[in-house]
Amino acid sequence: MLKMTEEESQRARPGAGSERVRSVSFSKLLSKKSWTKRSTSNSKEIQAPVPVPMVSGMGKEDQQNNDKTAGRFSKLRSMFHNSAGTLDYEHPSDSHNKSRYVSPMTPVGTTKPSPVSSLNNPTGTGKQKTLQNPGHVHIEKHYHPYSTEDPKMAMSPSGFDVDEAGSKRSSSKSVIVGNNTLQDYDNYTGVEGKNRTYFKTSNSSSPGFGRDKLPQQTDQQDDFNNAAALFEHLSVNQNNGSTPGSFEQRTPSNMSLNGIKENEELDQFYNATDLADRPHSSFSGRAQVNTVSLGDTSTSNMGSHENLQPFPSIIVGIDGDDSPPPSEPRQFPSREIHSAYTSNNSTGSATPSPNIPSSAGTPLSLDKAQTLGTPKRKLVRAASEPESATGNFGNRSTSASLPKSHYFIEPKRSQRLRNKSFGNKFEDVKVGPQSFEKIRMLGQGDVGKVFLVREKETNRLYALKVFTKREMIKRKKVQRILTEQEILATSNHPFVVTLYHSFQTEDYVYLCMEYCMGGEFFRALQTRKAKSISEDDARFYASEVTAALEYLHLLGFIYRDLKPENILLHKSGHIMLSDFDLSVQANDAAKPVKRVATQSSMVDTKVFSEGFRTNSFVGTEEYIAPEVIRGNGHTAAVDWWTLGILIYEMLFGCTPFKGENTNETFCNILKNEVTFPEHHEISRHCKDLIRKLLSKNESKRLGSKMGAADIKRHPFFKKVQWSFLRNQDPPLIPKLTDDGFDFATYPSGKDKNKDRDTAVAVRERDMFEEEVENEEGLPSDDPFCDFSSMSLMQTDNSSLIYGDNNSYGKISYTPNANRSRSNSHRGFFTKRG
Ligand SMILES: Nc1ncnc2c1ncn2[C@@H]1O[C@H](COP(=O)(O)OP(=O)(O)OP(=O)(O)O)[C@@H](O)[C@H]1O
Repeated sequence: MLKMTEEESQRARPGAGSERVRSVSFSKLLSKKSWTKRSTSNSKEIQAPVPVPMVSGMGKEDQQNNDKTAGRFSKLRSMFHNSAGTLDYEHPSDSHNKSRYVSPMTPVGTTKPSPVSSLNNPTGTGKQKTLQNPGHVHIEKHYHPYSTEDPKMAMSPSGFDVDEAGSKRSSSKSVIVGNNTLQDYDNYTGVEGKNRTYFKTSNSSSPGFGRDKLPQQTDQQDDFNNAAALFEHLSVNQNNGSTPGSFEQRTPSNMSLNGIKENEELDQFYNATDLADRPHSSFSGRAQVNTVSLGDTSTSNMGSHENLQPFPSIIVGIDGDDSPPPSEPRQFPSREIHSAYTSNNSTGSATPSPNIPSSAGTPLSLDKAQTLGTPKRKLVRAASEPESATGNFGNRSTSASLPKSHYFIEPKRSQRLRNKSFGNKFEDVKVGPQSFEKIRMLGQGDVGKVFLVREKETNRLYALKVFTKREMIKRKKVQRILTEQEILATSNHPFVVTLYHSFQTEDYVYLCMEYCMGGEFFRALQTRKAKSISEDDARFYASEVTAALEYLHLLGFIYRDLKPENILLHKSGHIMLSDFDLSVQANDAAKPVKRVATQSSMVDTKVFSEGFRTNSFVGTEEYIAPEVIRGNGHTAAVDWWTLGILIYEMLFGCTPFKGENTNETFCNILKNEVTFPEHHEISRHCKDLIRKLLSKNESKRLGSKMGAADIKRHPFFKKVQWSFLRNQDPPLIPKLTDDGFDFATYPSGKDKNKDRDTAVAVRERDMFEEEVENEEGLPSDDPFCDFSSMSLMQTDNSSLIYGDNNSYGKISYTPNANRSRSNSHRGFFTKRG
């Protein structure tokens, strides 16, 4: 298992060093194993419906929306507060910047944890701190039994999904998934959760936030207990008249056409928990969920919230990640391979064990990927298979050393992707894991580890994102990877990270992308005074982001997770959007209505997702749009909302609606109008833009008429030369710091006789050499059969070269002295004249 020390974690990212707590994207939390083991359930009481008070200043519509929201929250809470184990939380690092981000709560201790005790006993001492309810706005005030008046809500899986565990951002709430139980009760029911991590934050980048601190689950029964206990505490209205069948119903908006059945996990949970056998057997899908005890009878007075935390530490998202189990098992790429597997399966069973380790540990040493472990399943190349099936990736010399007995999945380009518009941009894959040498870890997100690698043959640097298949299957993230691959492969834009190769082995899936040596824009912001930048600089980044979103919308993609953490900085200082696993393709949008923008250069991007609504709960707490919280479905307009938040954060160093906890943040998002700090004056146009982007009514929001064209026409961007964005000088230029690592100069091997930094560097490299125990096979129906192994036909590869002295290591951001006089249309021509 790859573990990083705090120091190493710090160093794992360019620019590391500034304290940061990353924010977590909500749906990514879904699949996290965060449910704590339920010991005994003592919180069975079902509370009477709580009246929903009107909040002053609310109109009827607001109240209705709040009611819906409350219903969602209530369900979440009821799903969460259902056990009475013990759980303490430890702030991962007291050194985190708490003024901006509340440190995530991480459970500590080895006992079967439950958030409940800490919720009810919020006065932890010493290191073990319990969740504090700051006593601000409580969404519980608006809780009410699920209303059947709103059939959409009654059906909407969104009604179940919110909570928090401290996200990366804001409480940096490493918002943890509450519904991993859901995943455990899907077609992999019975999965043994070996070394399962609860409250596994996806925040490797937060020092002291390490996964190794988290309690581990080793009891296979826990999954069942979790779900059972969870279910027992779901208070359901037995008289709501709906039927279990209604739970199956799904509005078309629930299902994105890129195959992500947004709310699958939830359904699977209820299916899997065997509703009929449960105490509340009349539970009917999105049935009414009354308020539920938080595990302590003393909390039964729902009007008293002093000790309650409505979203204690779990986000129960709605954003199912995967398709349902295929009705017919899908075959491996080659039937011959598949049959070879089944006949060679050392278990002697044609059906592999459903046991899937919660984590397969460290991604393979790239050099050893083809030889590690002793897999129970070997893909034996059938005589008819082309040579490529044995891992001979073209005529690259690196592939020549591949042993015949390897475990590569047949490198193939899936027909699905071949038929796409970008199909002829790619060719059969030319590389494999053995083609690369790891240099260091760049970051670890929720679903993948990203490594800086050097391609041995070309000496070029890439960012290689590695996913563990078993983990992805277990957490139902397969479709997310396919989506990410598809979006990356489809895109060809200067502000969207380039995908060069994608390939897979038996155990891992790899996306080889352009390396953005500037790291996350978030880091760059953190290094600025007051963590903010000038209005002019903000305009620069906002315009590049707008251009990138415009492009994505044109392709029919809704990005859905804009935040500084997902904006990477190219070596040049220009932005690159990355991390598309929350994106969705609106390809079931209504037929575009032709509209002509008033300016010829303005394209109506809204038409490409016209009529498309999706209902998942995705995003990052402080960036989530009101309509997402309300659960009424959302459109591409969510991206314009997030742009508004981003601009605000760039200018003021904080987001506009951040509360003390998720609950309060969501209340603020729904209720508060954006306000601007007085001490920091910004222009009238800038305020106007932010206000219009942060319109709570999505149909009135800037961008809702013609998409990006609306934004580009706003006076704030008046001077922006949209066609020349790439030629403008960026405000900040990433530079390797003097004390940054230059791996090229470090000796290879296990030379420990080095100074401290060198030792860290060598250790980092060494630990990638660890072998992964290959305990289990994968299911015989290959969920990754749609993953396309392919390489970009490179005509112009602008990837950085290894050894290029400033291409990797510890980064600082230097203000660009040329910028003030360079970013005008005239300046562009003068400069190059
Ligand atoms: N192309 C790249 N160049 C440089 N660094 C990168 C690149 N891609 C990813 N990273 C780093 O790796 C981190 C994790 O990557 P990414 O966000 O894509 O993974 P994820 O599992 O989807 O994470 P998240 O939970 O943030 O969505 C990023 O935050 C960034 O710091």
